[in-house]
Amino acid sequence: MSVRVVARIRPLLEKELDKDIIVRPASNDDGESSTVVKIPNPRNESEEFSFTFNSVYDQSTTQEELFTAEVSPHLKSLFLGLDVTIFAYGVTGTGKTHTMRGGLKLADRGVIPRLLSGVFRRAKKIAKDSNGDTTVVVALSYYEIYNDKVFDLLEPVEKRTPSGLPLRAEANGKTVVAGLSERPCQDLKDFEQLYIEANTNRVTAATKLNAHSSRSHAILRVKVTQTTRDMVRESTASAIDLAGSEDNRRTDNGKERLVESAAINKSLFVLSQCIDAIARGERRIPFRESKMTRILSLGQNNGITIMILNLAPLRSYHLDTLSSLNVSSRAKRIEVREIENEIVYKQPPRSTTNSGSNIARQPLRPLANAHNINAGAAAAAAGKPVDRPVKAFSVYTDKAKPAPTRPANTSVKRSPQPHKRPSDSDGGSRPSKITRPELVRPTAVSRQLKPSQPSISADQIEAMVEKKVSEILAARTQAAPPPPELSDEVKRRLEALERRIDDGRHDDAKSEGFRFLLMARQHKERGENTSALKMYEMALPYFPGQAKLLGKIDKLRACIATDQNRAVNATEPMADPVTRAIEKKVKKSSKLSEADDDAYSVAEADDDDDEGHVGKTKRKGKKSRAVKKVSESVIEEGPISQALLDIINSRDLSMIMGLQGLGPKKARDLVEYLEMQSVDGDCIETLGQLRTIPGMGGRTVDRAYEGLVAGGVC
Ligand SMILES: Nc1ncnc2c1ncn2[C@@H]1O[C@H](COP(=O)(O)OP(=O)(O)OP(=O)(O)O)[C@@H](O)[C@H]1O
Repeated sequence: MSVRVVARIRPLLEKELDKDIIVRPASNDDGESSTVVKIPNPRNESEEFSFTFNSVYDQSTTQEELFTAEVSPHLKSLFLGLDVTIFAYGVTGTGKTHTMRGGLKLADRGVIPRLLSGVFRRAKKIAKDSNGDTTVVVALSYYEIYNDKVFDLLEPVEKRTPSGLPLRAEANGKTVVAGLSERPCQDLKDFEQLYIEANTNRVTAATKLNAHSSRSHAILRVKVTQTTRDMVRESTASAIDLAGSEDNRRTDNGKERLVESAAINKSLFVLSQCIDAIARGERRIPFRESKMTRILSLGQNNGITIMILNLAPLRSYHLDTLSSLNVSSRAKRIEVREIENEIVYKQPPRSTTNSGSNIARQPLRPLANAHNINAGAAAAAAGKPVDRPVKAFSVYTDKAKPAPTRPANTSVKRSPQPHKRPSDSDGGSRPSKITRPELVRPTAVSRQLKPSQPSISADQIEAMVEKKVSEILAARTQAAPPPPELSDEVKRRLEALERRIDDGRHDDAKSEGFRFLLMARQHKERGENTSALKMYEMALPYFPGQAKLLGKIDKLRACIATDQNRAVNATEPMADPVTRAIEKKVKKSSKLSEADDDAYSVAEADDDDDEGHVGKTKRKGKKSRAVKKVSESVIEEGPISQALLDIINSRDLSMIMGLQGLGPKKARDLVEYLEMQSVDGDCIETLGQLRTIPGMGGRTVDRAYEGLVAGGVC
């Protein structure tokens, strides 16, 4: 199914005049419903442009009508296990916050409070209809992306670190915010209290175009967990209120607002580039160029996506409105896979008396590329040799536990007898996803447990431990220094590897191997050495005996072992079993990041091409980089650079298109970006600045420069 794109035209505000209205809804050919937005051509008023959407809502549309038509029908899907994403997009002052949040009066409530109301109502009904057999737990996280940094809105502003919270790519392909808090929410009253308070933490300010302008993108995630006996189904509704694009020739923004505005405009520009690239079927989508696009992952996430395009009907918004109509009409072409999240069958909780283990208990999680789960399982079932790791779920078992007589109820639906990868039992761990206390029910094992404090049940101990662990980990993530930013060089290499995977020139097996290498490299760059090790190990069967790869694996193993020893030695004696359990879990979960701080220098030094078989020596690599540095600094100044900058700053499309390496698309994107980013007269002053513009990059700038040299400019 494609992204559903609907347009909403806001009514006139005080002081706005009827005569200035230029945006009108129109009916489609059958004349039944409005699906078209009409707007005059700014160059020729007698001509009109028409943009078709899935639905168009005019100025008289109430909050209730919009919700009932566009959001309410998807509540059912949410409870069937599909993720639902609703986001509001549009120029500043067009009604995004009004649509998503709305006012306090009942009739004014926007999509978000109505969504929560629907979720709680449905949850109650499900519990009632199942006679309590199914329980539904709702939990919220709420955060904002301000100046491309992520801040938790459920935490007080004083707790923020300047660098914000880091993003992390999960093995299942989703991007998550590390260290984000999550609050259980019992009912609508609970939600309202949380939400109203959290909104006071969001950055808003008065601009000339909107008295309460959102200066950040706000993302509310509503996690719904349904548990029926040992089956757990989890799905998430995300409601996103994007900040609006701003034309700074109209805002009169001061310095601080301009910085915010540049960040907002840049992220929205990247979003439009992503939409363009997806709509054109390009392989490389520039998600990584902004946090907002990484999180939104348009077309990457499964489920249902609804884009609400907010429009102001006025002439003063003419060009901005045209631009957002253009972007959103292309978004309709984005396909989203309507796939439900997997049902996961609970594992019985481990006995806390099993203290010999130092291996983290891990949740079930589907792998990012789980497309060959069935193929591998089928091959194994047919007695064929399975020479590649079968990808089912990464279930990391506790080594010290007796060999598994897996209880009948502990399995994953799609893979009744999952094959273990060789690395499954090697004791490595991945960053732990915090298990949910309310999901852990008493089992035979936990009931046999003799608690040291007779008044506390094993369940309660488990719940306390989980709670404490999540608190400590969240605090650590916030206190920890931000993960090292990837250098441009590393990013380029990762992208090259990605392109290599994508270009389909390799046979399936090799591509699969490259994919593992890419993931390994990404984990390593983020400092997650244990996960990186696993990925390298999984790549090994595709590059058997490859010396460099074996070397990397050995090096990582040594780093991890050193750090584990250090962590064990540093352990303080603990007072009681609960505290001991907490300490053990925290240590397990945070082992990776701590280990990696120390190991990072090793990983950094390891700068060979990741493909193993490419025989570039380290010295050679260093030398070529050194040469590049010199050449960059040489071309940074001088008449040719100035000539290049003059052409760029002219914003003259035909001149820019004349530069080597800049086709019409790149040139148009560049001019559009310059127009959006700057107040009149602002210029790009150095080639360094030029290289940071999305879509330009070092290579493009170098080619444009070389073209001028070859053409004998100056
Ligand atoms: N459908 C509507 N009915 C009544 N008032 C509306 C409607 N849509 C928007 N408004 C009003 O228009 C003004 C601007 O709306 P809002 O703050 O929601 O814009 P926004 O797109 O979120 O802007 P920004 O991007 O700057 O945050 C507010 O006063 C809001 O109450």
